[in-house]
Amino acid sequence: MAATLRTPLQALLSTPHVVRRGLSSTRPWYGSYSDSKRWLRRQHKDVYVREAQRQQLRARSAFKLREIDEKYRLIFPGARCIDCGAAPGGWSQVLAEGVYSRQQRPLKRPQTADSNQKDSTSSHKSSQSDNSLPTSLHEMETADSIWAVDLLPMEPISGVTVCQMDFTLPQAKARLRALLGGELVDLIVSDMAPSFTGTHSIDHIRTMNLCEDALYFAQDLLRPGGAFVCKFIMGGTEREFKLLLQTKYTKVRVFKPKSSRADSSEAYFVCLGKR
Ligand SMILES: C[S@@+](CC[C@H](N)C(=O)[O-])C[C@H]1O[C@@H](n2cnc3c(N)ncnc32)[C@H](O)[C@@H]1O
Repeated sequence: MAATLRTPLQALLSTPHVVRRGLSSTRPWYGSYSDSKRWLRRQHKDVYVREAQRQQLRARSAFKLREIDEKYRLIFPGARCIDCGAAPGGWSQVLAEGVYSRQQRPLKRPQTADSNQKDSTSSHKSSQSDNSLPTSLHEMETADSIWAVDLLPMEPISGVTVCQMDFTLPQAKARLRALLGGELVDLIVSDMAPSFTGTHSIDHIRTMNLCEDALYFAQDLLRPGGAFVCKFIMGGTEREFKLLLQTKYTKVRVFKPKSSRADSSEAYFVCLGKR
C-alpha cells in the first residue's frame, strides 16, 4: 500500500498545469520532473532547446529576450542592466552579448599600486576572451554593467555580477543600490516566475505580484527614459496592471515571442521611456 502513496511534490508534478508550463531547457525546476518521459520527449523535439545547446546558451528562454530585443532594441553597448530571476543565466548571456559585444569590457578598478599591476596584465582582454572570474568582491562590484538576481545559485558569466537573494525582500533593493554605487540603470528585465502550484488562478496572481515588485523596483533603480520588461501569465488582472504601467512609461506593449511555447499563457510587458 505504501508504494502507492505520493509525496506532495509527486502530486504537484502530476497535475496538468505543471506539465503544461514552459520550463527552462537546461534546468528543470522541480527535482524529479526531469525524469518525466513527457518532459524529455518535448525537450528532444523542441528546436529552441537544440539551438540553445548548439549556441551554448543556458536556457531556451534566451531566444525570448533575443526576440524582444530584435523588435524593441533595448540592449546597447555599455548599457547598465539588471536581470531579475536570472538563473540559470540565458537572459544574462543575451544581455552580455549586447552590452559587451562592440566594446571592451569596462574595467573600472581602483587605481592602487596593486590594481595597476593587475590591470597591465588583464584590462585589454575582450569580454569574449575573458572568462576569468573576478578576483575580489570589489572587482565584481565595479567591473560589470549587468547585475543578475535570483533565489537560486547561478554559474558565473563574465561581466555579470550574480546576486543570490530573494528579490522581494526590502534588503534586496538596498543591496543592489549599494552594488550600483548610487547610479541608475538603463534596462531592467524580469523573467521571474514563482514556484507553480498547478492552479492557474493562483499562479497568475503570484506572477503578477512579482511583476508589481519588479515595477516598483524599477521605479527606484531605472533612469528616466529607461526600459523595463517583465514576464506575466495571462489570467485577467494583467489588464489592470497594464494601466498602471502606462502611468509610469510612455509606451507599453504586450509581446509574445515565437520562442515562447504556444501552450504557455506567458507573455511579456515591454515598457519604454520611463517617465
Ligand atoms: C523562468 S526562470 C528564469 C530563466 C532565465 N531568464 C534564463 O534565461 O535563464 C525564473 C526564475 O525566477 C526566479 N525567481 C522566482 N522568484 C524569485 C524571487 N522572489 N527572487 C529572485 N528570483 C526569483 C526563479 O528562481 C527562477 O530561476
